[in-house]
Amino acid sequence: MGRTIAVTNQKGGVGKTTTSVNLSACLAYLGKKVLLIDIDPQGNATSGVGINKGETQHCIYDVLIDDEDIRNVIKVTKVENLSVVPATISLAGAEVELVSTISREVRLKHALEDVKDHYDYVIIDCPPSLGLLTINALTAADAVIIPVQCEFYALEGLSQLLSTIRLVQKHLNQELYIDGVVLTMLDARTNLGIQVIEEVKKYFQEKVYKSIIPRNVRLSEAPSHGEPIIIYDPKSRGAEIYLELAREVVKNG
Ligand SMILES: Nc1ncnc2c1ncn2[C@@H]1O[C@H](COP(=O)(O)OP(=O)(O)OP(=O)(O)O)[C@@H](O)[C@H]1O
Repeated sequence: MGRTIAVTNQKGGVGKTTTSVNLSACLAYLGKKVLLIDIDPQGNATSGVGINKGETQHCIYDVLIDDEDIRNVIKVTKVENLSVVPATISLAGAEVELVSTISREVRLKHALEDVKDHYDYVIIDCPPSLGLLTINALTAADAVIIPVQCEFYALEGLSQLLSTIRLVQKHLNQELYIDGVVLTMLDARTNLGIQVIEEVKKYFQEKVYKSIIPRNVRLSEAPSHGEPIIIYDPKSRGAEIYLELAREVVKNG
């Protein structure tokens, strides 16, 4: 049975999209069948796997708001084993429209019911908020991955995220595991990153993945070429570390 994992943290710019895209591509590289769902109106995961947002007729908005069958929205990417449900700017209005929609918190979960088992992994790239789009991702997921940037305010807002996760569990009487916390953008030139790693490990203990993502220029270049790092520069440190992370995720079940 496929595992659905939401990559979430309401803090902006912590590496959610970079992790969603590259973890998905590395899982696909390991031979897993992967569906990446872009539920962030910025649509960066969509372009990050080479899909032109301007030429996309249907997107996740149509699934969430207009009951479009998700199978009609899925696009095959240039990465073998990796497909994507794209997001376009039309998703920006969805938070407001969802409020007056029936089953507004579980629309993604219902949409995925028929396709989920065709994949080994469904990875959802969440927006930087705790609104209805993120709630839809959390209710559809079996587990979450929380990217935490190695910077001074790393833990800020995480208690809010954890209480939202607990709320979803309680409200829907559903298990939602933290698969792990991934530390991102570690800058090896300063000691600050090491202090943050210690602090995050104290808080999340064994939930912190061993694979710590360094700041890597190739990782920041890859999206502008519409390629995950494993395609753009497979020999880079960025590719190696996301492959290690994918192996950890596979080990977790
Ligand atoms: N390990 C890394 N090395 C270098 N640059 C990185 C790395 N991870 C992310 N970045 C860059 O940092 C910026 C923010 O990353 P990303 O878009 O993945 O964060 P996000 O949490 O998805 O952002 P948002 O909250 O806006 O959705 C991007 O420009 C990305 O290319």
